[in-house]
Parts: sequence; structure tokens; C-alpha cells
Amino acid sequence: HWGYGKEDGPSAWHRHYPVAKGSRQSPIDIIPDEARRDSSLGPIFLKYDRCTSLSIANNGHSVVVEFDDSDDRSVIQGGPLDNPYRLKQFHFHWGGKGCEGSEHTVAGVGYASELHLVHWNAVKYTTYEDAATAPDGLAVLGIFLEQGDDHRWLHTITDVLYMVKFKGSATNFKGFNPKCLLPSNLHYWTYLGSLTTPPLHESVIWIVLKEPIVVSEKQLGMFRILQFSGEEEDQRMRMENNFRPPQPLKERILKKRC
Ligand SMILES: NS(=O)(=O)c1ccc(NC(=O)NCCCCO)cc1
Ligand SMILES: [Zn+2]
Repeated sequence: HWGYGKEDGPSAWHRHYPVAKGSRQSPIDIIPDEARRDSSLGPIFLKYDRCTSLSIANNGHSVVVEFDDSDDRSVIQGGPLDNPYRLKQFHFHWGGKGCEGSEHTVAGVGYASELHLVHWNAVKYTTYEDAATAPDGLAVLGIFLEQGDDHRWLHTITDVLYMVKFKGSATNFKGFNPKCLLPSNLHYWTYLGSLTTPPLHESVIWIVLKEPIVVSEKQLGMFRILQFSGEEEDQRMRMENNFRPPQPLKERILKKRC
């Protein structure tokens, strides 16, 4: 199976997932000066309903908050998207120490962590699984986490991480509105990419916000109490550095709003 270690990490994923060397892989290094202004790109709109959050789980690669995606209560629309995309889950990627931990980088500089809100095109596709293999199936909103003061709302998540310490553990997580994790400014870059972990499907319209949110080192440290390994496994594998490095841009254009 795949992971983030020396033997099973990002440089080895291509053996079982050849698309790892594909034409639209993620993440990428974002070079702001090279982003093309696109007048057809409008603002993005996020409508999230606190009643759609369901559970929080450790899937052995990250901590994931799952949502009820049976209707359009929580959606992203506008920007590069032709129709609303339903929120399915959000999760994080982080490092072991301060500077690195995000997946996308900006002019070669990484942030301490990156939040991904994963949405799917329920207008064109019947299930998330079908959308996840289609070129316009998913829209992932990427938000950088920068180290600084305590984040006002992140404790709602970090306070329950001890309950999902081991791979395969999950617990109720109702009434959470992810709107509280957004920065004040929704200016974004957008490009066509992929899932950043296996199966690495090239099915993601990426929308990466320019403005990071600020979280404290203490809050970031709480993510590192999580384990890649299950409770019964003997070797304790602290969950950290669960990020894929930037991939070649190839024939793609990075876009931004005017
Ligand atoms: N980090 S990321 O790009 O936001 C991401 C999101 C979902 C997934 N995985 C996923 O959706 N798996 C289910 C795919 C079922 C269709 O084959 C992997 C990476
Ligand atoms: Zn992710």
C-alpha cells in the first residue's frame, strides 16, 4: 500500500499508479507573476450548512471531516465552475516542523499546512466515485495555513483529534460549519490538476486561495498526535509530512481573476 515513507512515498507511487507521471498532476509550484488574468473568471461563492457535517476520521493518511452530500445544502460555485459542486469532505496536509507541510507552494515557498475542501459535480455525475474519475468531476478548494497566533475556531477540530489518534478510528462531528476556516479574502488561483494522493485521478479543478489563515504552532502540533498506524500495530508512526511535493506544470496555464 502507499504512504509517505521512504519506500512507499510520493517517489514510489508511480509503480502502482502510473498516472503519477501524467500531464495534469497536483500539487504545483504557483508562480504568481506567471498566472494569466482571465476576465471570464468571476468570484467564487461558498454556501456551507452546519447541518451537513457528519463525522471526523483518521484514514491512515490524514484526518478527514465527512459531510452529508445528499443534496445542495453545502456547495461551492462561481469562479471557474460551470455549476455548483457539493462538499464531500475536508482534510489537511502538514509537516513535521514550521516551514514545510503544504502541498502547493508559492514561488517555491511552502506553508506549514494546507486545508483541502473536496467538492464533486453532482449535476453531471451520479456518485462521488464517478465524479472522482472524470476530468471535470471534482473541485478542491485549497487554503494555506500559516504559523502565527491561535486560530479562533480551529480548536473545534484540534480538541477532538485525540479521539481519532489511530488509523481507522472515527467519531461524530456534527454542527461544524467549515466557513469558519476561510480567510477574509477569496482571491484565488485556478488550474486543472489531480488528486494529490493515490489514486491520483486527473479529475480536479483546483481553486487555491491566495490569503492563508493563521494558526498557532500549538494547534499545528495537535495534528502530530495523530498516527499513520492502527492501535494494534506495534511501531508507532506519528502522522506528519503527509504532503506530496510540487509536480511538473507541463502544458498547463495557471489562471487568476482580474
Ligand atoms: N488531497 S486531495 O487532492 O484533496 C484528495 C482528495 C480525495 C482523494 N481520494 C479520493 O477521493 N478517493 C476516492 C476515489 C474513488 C474513485 O476511484 C485523494 C486526494
Ligand atoms: Zn488533500
